Amino acid sequence: MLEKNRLRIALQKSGRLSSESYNLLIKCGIKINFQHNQLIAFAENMPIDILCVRDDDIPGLIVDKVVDLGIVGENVLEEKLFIKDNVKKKKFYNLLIRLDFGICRLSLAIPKNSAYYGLDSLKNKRIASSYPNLVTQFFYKKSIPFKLCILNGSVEVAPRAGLADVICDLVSTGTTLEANDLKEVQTVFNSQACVICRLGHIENSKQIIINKLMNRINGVIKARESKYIMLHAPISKLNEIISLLHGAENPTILKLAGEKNRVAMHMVSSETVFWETMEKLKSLGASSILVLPIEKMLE
Ligand SMILES: Nc1ncnc2c1ncn2[C@@H]1O[C@H](COP(=O)(O)OP(=O)(O)OP(=O)(O)O)[C@@H](O)[C@H]1O
Ligand SMILES: O=P(O)(O)OC[C@H]1O[C@H](OP(=O)(O)OP(=O)(O)O)[C@H](O)[C@@H]1O
Ligand SMILES: [Mg+2]
Repeated sequence: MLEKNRLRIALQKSGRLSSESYNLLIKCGIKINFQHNQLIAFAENMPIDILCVRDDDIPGLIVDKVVDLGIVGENVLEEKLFIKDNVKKKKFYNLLIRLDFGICRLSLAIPKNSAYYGLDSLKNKRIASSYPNLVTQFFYKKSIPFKLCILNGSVEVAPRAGLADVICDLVSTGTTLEANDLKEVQTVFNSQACVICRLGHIENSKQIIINKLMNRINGVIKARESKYIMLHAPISKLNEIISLLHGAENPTILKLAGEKNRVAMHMVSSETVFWETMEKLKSLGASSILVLPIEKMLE
């Protein structure tokens, strides 16, 4: 039974966002024992209940205040809570943080062998999509007429099946488009997973938990983006070495026992350290170069 005073969070039950959403909560220190096919899970060490639902239902659960927080793609949020531009914008939720996963774009694509000379070539074409609102808004703004064909899945097969001339669907690596002989011609909307919060009064005890969770999520994201770098370097090359490591701030310089001309450097870098950078560091005389992942980070 769900208790009113426990924070309720909606996650996608099974799909593209599920494992990263669950893992994020677990990395935030929430102890939850997820069972396969379980629709509700209770945290053991914090007053938090998790509702596992279809992602399409998350915006509605937030608007209806059934849950306090939700993790969902911005594409689904925009589509489900779409308001026409000429209607006064109404706020339905607060976006608390973008999560840097579920990164994709809603794009227009056409068969590879079709000619494309800009959006005008899509005039009056049949467009298959699961995102009727986003597609309609995009073409309305460009004053380009089109015919909509709504499909809830397998949109990429629509041109081959003779259902549509164009598709508007999510793209990430482009593999699905490639496999279906389609080419991407225009991005309509960029998206990633985010945490949203319901509007309205939130009890103090819940707000404290939300704040704690947001701080931890921030820490997890920062840690994911950062690396801990350790190396030994000749003192004469310190400046050149530091300038190679963009995003590394205030390195700690430590003496090396028995070494006069070399020191140890420790630093946190907010950027990926590529093999090429490591090779350049080595050519500057650096040695024992270690790049380590960071698990948690509080600044
Ligand atoms: N290829 C992709 N790469 C990265 N993120 C993606 C990709 N495809 C979809 N997403 C993101 O993940 C979300 C969920 O995608 P998924 O395919 O699991 O949805 P679904 O089939 O509608 O799931 P559900 O059964 O929950 O309704 C999308 O709304 C989008 O934000
Ligand atoms: O550009 P790509 O990396 O190939 O990704 C794009 C595909 O990913 C999503 O589908 P998903 O695989 O989640 O399956 P679904 O359509 O059944 O939800 C999306 O609907 C595309 O079909
Ligand atoms: Mg869905």
